[in-house]
Amino acid sequence: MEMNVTDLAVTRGGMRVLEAVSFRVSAGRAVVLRGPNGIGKTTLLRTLAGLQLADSGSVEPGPEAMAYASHADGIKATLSVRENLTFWAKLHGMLDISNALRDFNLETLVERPAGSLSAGQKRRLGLARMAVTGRPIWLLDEPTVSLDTDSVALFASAVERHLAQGGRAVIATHIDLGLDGEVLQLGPFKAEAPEDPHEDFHEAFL
Ligand SMILES: Nc1ncnc2c1ncn2[C@@H]1O[C@H](COP(=O)(O)OP(=O)(O)OP(=O)(O)O)[C@@H](O)[C@H]1O
Repeated sequence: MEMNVTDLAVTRGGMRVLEAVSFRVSAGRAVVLRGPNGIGKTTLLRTLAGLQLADSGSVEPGPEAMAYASHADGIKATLSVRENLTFWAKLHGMLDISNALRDFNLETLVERPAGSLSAGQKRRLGLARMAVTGRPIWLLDEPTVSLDTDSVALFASAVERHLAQGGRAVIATHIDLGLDGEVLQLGPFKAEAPEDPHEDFHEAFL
C-alpha cells in the first residue's frame, strides 16, 4: 500500500497554510519535512494524522494507519512507564511493549511514574508510545527535541528498523538522521524538490 498525499490544501486561523501539497511515500522510505518556523510542518502532520481538516485534497491511507508523535508527548504523568505503554498498546490491540522498552532505552525506568522523568526520558517514552501502536506510518514532529546524542542515535535506529520492516515515516526535523528517504522543503506559497531529488520524491507546491 502506497502512501499518497494529493493536492492537499489546509486553512488555519482563517489563513491558507498549505496549498496543492502532493507527495508519495514508498514502503521503507522516510520523508523529512523542512522549512522555517510557522511554514506548516505541524499542520501537515496533523492533517495526515486526521487531527486537522483539509479544505481539499486526499491522504491515503487514512488516519487509522498513522501513529502520530506530536510536540506534546501525550503521556499520563501519574502512570508508570509500563502502565503508559501498556495502556497505549492495548488501545491499539497490541500486547507486547518489550521491544519498545528496549528500543527506547526505557527498561530501567519501567516502574517510574512518567511525571518524574526528565524531559529527554519523557520524549523517549512519547516516541515509544508511538512504536507500540503497531501502525505502519509514523508521523513525527521534531522528535529529537530534548534528546541527547545517544538518544538521537537510538531514535534513528528505531526508525530505521521500522522502515526496514516495510514501514514509512514522515518527520519534521532539522537534524540529519541519515535515513533512507527524501526531503520535502516547505516554503511560502511553494514547496520545492531538492536539486537532486531521489526518484521517489514528488513535487509539492504550497
Ligand atoms: N491553532 C492555530 N490557530 C490558528 N493558526 C495557527 C494555529 N496553529 C498554527 N497556526 C498557524 O499556522 C501556520 C503554520 O503553523 P505550523 O505550526 O504548522 O508551522 P511549523 O512549520 O510546524 O512551525 P514550527 O517550525 O515553528 O513548529 C502558522 O502561521 C501558525 O501561526
